[in-house]
Amino acid sequence: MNKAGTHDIEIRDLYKIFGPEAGQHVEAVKAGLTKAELNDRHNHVLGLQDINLTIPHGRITVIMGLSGSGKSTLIRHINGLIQPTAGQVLYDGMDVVTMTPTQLRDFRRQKTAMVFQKFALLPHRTVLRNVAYGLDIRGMAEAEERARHWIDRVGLQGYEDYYPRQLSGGMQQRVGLARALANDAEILLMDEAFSALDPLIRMDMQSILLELQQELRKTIIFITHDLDEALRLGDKIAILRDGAMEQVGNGQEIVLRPANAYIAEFVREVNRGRIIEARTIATPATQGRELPDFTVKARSKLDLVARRMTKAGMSEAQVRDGEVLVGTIDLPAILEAMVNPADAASDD
Ligand SMILES: Nc1ncnc2c1ncn2[C@@H]1O[C@H](COP(=O)(O)OP(=O)(O)OP(=O)(O)O)[C@@H](O)[C@H]1O
Repeated sequence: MNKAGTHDIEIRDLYKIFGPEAGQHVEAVKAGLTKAELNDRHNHVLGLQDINLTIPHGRITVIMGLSGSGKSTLIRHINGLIQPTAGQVLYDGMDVVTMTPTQLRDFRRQKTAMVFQKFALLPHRTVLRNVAYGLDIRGMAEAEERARHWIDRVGLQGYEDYYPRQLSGGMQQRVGLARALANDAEILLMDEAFSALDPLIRMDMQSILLELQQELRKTIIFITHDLDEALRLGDKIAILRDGAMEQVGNGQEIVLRPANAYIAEFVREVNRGRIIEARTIATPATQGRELPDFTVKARSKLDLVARRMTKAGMSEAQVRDGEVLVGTIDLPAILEAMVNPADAASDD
């Protein structure tokens, strides 16, 4: 049972096997039968295995992995579109897996909203009517007013009477986002929502989402196969491979302490200076030693810290979280942290 009132989503011991006799193979998978073996010997597909994940309320959790790793299968368990072969999906003391059809319908309608990669807009409805759609079917009196509010919030004011085909991909996805937000659902499921967009538009959408989230504090589950997107958006990142969870952590943990060679390879090309924060590499200030005459913020990223320090001609700085002294930092340590150890080793 998850803690009452927290509204975290807890995925427990989840297994999904595709095939007519799925249930008969769970024990063998638990005992170590691999995806390839299950396929070869029994012609069943192992979708997910041994998934345990807490999706915290009010945060962005990114589920990342390559094609076929099980991302879509996992997200569909959260709103009960797929039944697991074994396991639980707990929310507010209920298990989505064992909900009655009525409970499940209410849960989906009231608690969840989806944003799709292909936008899934209704072509014969205007932007306004697309955003108001979910509210219209619920017969909500202030549907239009609320839709206009969200159209404004995603920066589409003036486009209310346009049809989807008259909009660029990025604008269509803003409509998709506004529609999901208009539903006022606590849980937002975003399946490769920005993957079809050009890189710059994609970054724009990420910024819009982050900005809105500052205020909305939704429980967002965001699927992507793009590590940069995962690192930019995710408060928490869960990496899947062949249906198994390889590592769960925040961006810094994953970049600095990859759990295995697979993840290490994945994060190898990452721009570490944009991910690692000053507080992560600050060393405790030595008692009695004078503090440097320059201060940086604990949560500033190393590339910005390095730039500020260089500009100011300082090689050392205090790291402060508000008033609290976290420690000190110097330029050699920053440069050291910005270089991937694997690359450093190959150049020694
Ligand atoms: N209905 C199904 N029947 C059989 N196998 C399935 C079914 N749905 C998914 N799978 C298999 O489960 C595994 C995980 O698929 P899933 O679509 O969840 O991966 P994904 O990470 O979302 O991939 P993509 O990024 O390509 O969408 C794959 O091996 C896939 O072939």
